[in-house]
Amino acid sequence: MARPKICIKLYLKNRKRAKRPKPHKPRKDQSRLALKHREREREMASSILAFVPSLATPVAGKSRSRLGFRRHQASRVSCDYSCFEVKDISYQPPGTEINLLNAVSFSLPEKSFGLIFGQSGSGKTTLLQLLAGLNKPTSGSIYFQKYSNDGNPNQTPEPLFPERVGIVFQFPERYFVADNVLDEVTFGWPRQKGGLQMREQLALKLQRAINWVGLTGIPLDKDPNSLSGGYKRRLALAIQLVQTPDLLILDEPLAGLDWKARADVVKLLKHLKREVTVLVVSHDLKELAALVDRSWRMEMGGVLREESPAI
Ligand SMILES: Nc1ncnc2c1ncn2[C@@H]1O[C@H](COP(=O)(O)OP(=O)(O)OP(=O)(O)O)[C@@H](O)[C@H]1O
Repeated sequence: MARPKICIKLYLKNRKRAKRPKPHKPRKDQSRLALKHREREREMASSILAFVPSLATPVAGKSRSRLGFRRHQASRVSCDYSCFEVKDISYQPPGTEINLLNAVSFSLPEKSFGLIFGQSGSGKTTLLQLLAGLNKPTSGSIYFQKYSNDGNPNQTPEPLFPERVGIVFQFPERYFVADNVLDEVTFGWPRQKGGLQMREQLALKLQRAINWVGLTGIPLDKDPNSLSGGYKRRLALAIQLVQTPDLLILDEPLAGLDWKARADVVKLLKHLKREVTVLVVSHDLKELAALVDRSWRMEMGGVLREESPAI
């Protein structure tokens, strides 16, 4: 017998409380940060509440993506283009004298695909963690800068708020916490607050994210752990896309996948970069090369240099 599909709106309306996360096995440092990030998704409930009502009453001139996603605050509409910029970031873990990153600077135009590659242990993941706000740089700044078409900045830089960054860690499926797809995607959502209108808007965003990553054929009550490798990655991406991040960070998105799932994820990323600014750390240069707009090599000692991937 075919499994019944859940109506998202009804499900959200009737849902009582999120299920408690399953206990996690102890993992290494990145696992702790991944879980910290998922906890932060819960805290982001208030930011969802802040921006969702404005979707119901569109402001004249407010830009929307091809999928109908709201872009940014109204102030962003006037700019000609926007760049994500990192300037002179250095990082010493608290209580140490070790400099893991040394004056790292780079910029990535809005809705383009950046790739960072380099030797294991050079500091790539450390950089991503700073960009996602999971650790604070010792010095330097991270912001969005708007430019006129003549190449001159036309506004003061806006800081990159951690709640506007989506990050998918290596092997994101290891951090799934729910026993069905819908609970997994809506893990960070407000539970008690908000009226029907807000829930409808959230449901709409969920529907779009699910469509976008091609999860429409999957029943929402399916156990995430029973999905194939490629579908688990799609689910991990959908979780981040619901929040419409200004920057989407992916750490080794192809790691651990078979050739078919890898090709699948590459195709998905190709679509994704039309909608959001994507920054990827990967060793899989050959498969990602066709997507890359800008790329950098991280050298040992945490020094970043612009370089095309040799393939
Ligand atoms: N809190 C910390 N204190 C001291 N050293 C650290 C700390 N965090 C990371 N390191 C060290 O910093 C270096 C860079 O680590 P990082 O994980 O950023 O490298 P990476 O380039 O992402 O490597 P990989 O490709 O293997 O993931 C490593 O030598 C790591 O052991």
